[in-house]
Amino acid sequence: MKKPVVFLTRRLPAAAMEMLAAACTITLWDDEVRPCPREALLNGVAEAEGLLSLLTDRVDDELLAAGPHLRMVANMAVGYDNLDLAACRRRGVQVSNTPGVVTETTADLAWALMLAAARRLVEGQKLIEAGGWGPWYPMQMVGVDIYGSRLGVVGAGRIGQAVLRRAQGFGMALGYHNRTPNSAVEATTGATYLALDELLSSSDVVVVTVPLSDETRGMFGAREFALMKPTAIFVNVARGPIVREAELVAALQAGRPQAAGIDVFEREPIGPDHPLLRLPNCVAVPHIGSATVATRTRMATLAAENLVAVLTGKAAPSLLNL
Ligand SMILES: NC(=O)c1ccc[n+]([C@@H]2O[C@H](COP(=O)([O-])OP(=O)(O)OC[C@H]3O[C@@H](n4cnc5c(N)ncnc54)[C@H](O)[C@@H]3O)[C@@H](O)[C@H]2O)c1
Ligand SMILES: O=C(O)[C@H](O)CO
Repeated sequence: MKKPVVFLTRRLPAAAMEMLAAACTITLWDDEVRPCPREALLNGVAEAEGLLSLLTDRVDDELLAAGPHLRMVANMAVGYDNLDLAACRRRGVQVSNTPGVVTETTADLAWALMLAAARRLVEGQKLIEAGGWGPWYPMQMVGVDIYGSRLGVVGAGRIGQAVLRRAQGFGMALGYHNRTPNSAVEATTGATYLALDELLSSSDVVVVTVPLSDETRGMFGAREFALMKPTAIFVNVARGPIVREAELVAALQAGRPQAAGIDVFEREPIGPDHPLLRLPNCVAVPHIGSATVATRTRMATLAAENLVAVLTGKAAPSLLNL
């Protein structure tokens, strides 16, 4: 039987490539680092029945029109704001993401950013590198305590709950905000539901883990930062456009919140001149929430599994639509 043609916008870890090669004819943008240019993507899907996309690939009407044989788009990310689900539905194209496999790794990064921002880790290293470390004095490089403080998670889904679970060892009081209260979250984490403004004004640490949608775009701006405690730590591991970045810069310059840990940006990648990088109270990393060998490999194999399943008429593990 003829194998279905699939287009991959990047070479994937070997386990995923092997799984795909066994069931499909692979065509790909074979560059490990540079994203697949739009033109190459539109050409790439011309004969393809399946597409394996990354979060840097926009899947919209134009792309679907360029791929008239497409039956399945497997996104290698849990977030799927790069996909126009309605357009896929209209054209009968199935879509999947990679939920669950990124959860613990991304929650680890939220904690790494929280601790790094609260205890000024990057600033401290830069101080030493610049030869600025003088003799010990009482208020040298003082930060804020995480142990015993109050954590507020906005978006208590898979990652948000994993962030809350980690707080048990830190003796924290826990709050969460979701569209609606969730008794299961409360039972497993001990967190209390709070309206957004209440969470912002009462938390010592605010961690954002909502998906990017029409509802959450620009959810955090000057008003929300002004509600936070002056000593608050703000962490975003969700998506950049959830935060009005210029307003975050102004808020950090004014010292409220006191510090931030940021993994995701309005427009990625950012360059060395980005204003957040000029602020000593911002720890910024390049969208590495899920970046461990094990997790990126699991994401790739789950995406491959979804793609192969739909193209061979089997049940896919994590379909999003239809
Ligand atoms: N930085 C990274 O590398 C990285 C890694 C993985 C995921 N992410 C991002 O994290 C997001 C969350 O992933 P997840 O697996 O936890 O998803 P999830 O669907 O399990 O959880 C999202 C939660 O947000 C809530 N929510 C949605 N809209 C809301 C709103 N307007 N107000 C309040 N709550 C709202 C949902 O009810 C849900 O509980 C992804 O969509 C992705 O964008 C980033
Ligand atoms: O949505 C996701 O999965 C991340 O942004 C990349 O892991």
